[in-house]
Amino acid sequence: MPSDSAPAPVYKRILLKLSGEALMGSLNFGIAPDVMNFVAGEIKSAIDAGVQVAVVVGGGNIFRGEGLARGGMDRVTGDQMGMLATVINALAIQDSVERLGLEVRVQSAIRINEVCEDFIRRRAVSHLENGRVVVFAAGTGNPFFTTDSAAALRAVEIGADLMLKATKVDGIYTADPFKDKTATKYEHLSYDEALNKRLGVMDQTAMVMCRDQKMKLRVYDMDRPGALLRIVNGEPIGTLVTV
Ligand SMILES: Nc1ncnc2c1ncn2[C@@H]1O[C@H](COP(=O)(O)OP(=O)(O)OP(=O)(O)O)[C@@H](O)[C@H]1O
Ligand SMILES: O=c1ccn([C@@H]2O[C@H](COP(=O)(O)O)[C@@H](O)[C@H]2O)c(=O)[nH]1
Repeated sequence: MPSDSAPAPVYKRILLKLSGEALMGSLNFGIAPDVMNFVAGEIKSAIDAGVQVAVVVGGGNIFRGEGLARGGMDRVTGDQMGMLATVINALAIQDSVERLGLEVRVQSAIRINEVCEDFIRRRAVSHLENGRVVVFAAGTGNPFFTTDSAAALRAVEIGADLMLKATKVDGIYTADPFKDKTATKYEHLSYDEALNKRLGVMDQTAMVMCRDQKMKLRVYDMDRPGALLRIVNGEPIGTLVTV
């Protein structure tokens, strides 16, 4: 429960998209325990502030369908492997957040009932209202999509006030800052600007969904301690994207 002296959060319900790739930390593949513990602590800080937290996690630390298809694999099979990779990541998040004493439910878009619940929107909302963290796994359940699109979709479906993309960069730049050292960061931009300039931080399908459904998006650096709490308390960290 939030303490009397803590600032009141600006957002009631958020959807946090975590990059799968960032879960590797300094590893070349898989999940770094220190990153998981850090992420769990960030999520707990938002829950303790009284915010409802839903999470969508990527799978790029394990498999991406596109990469597997480049190596000759059937694309749909590769995408299915990518979606199952996100289930693995979701279970890791569930474990690390539960170890901090919170309740968590994983809901998968692909039926896998021995390990988690199916995605059922009304049930997800009920979990959130009961203070549980809900981790949406298996993306949209369909090949040829990404977990950015799944995050946009789930954010809209659950009526989130804000979608957050926690990633390896501290916001949206005029160009990919890993490739162009002269790139400069936007504090705020519109979806149309991001789409027209083809700014690569989030896929275009997800951008269009957020724009059309008027979902606010904030892109920020996942490694920055305390950033999630500061954002839910209204601080302008990273880049804000709106209609
Ligand atoms: N204009 C831009 N501004 C900021 N980042 C950009 C831009 N263009 C491309 N990027 C790249 O986008 C990446 C963000 O994508 P990230 O890898 O976090 O997402 P993802 O592909 O959805 O993650 P994953 O698949 O691992 O879950 C950054 O690491 C950055 O290199
Ligand atoms: O709706 C979806 C979401 C994801 N995939 C596949 O999973 C991997 C991992 O997701 P990232 O967003 O790249 O982290 C993705 O590359 C796709 O292969 C999917 O098919 N459908």
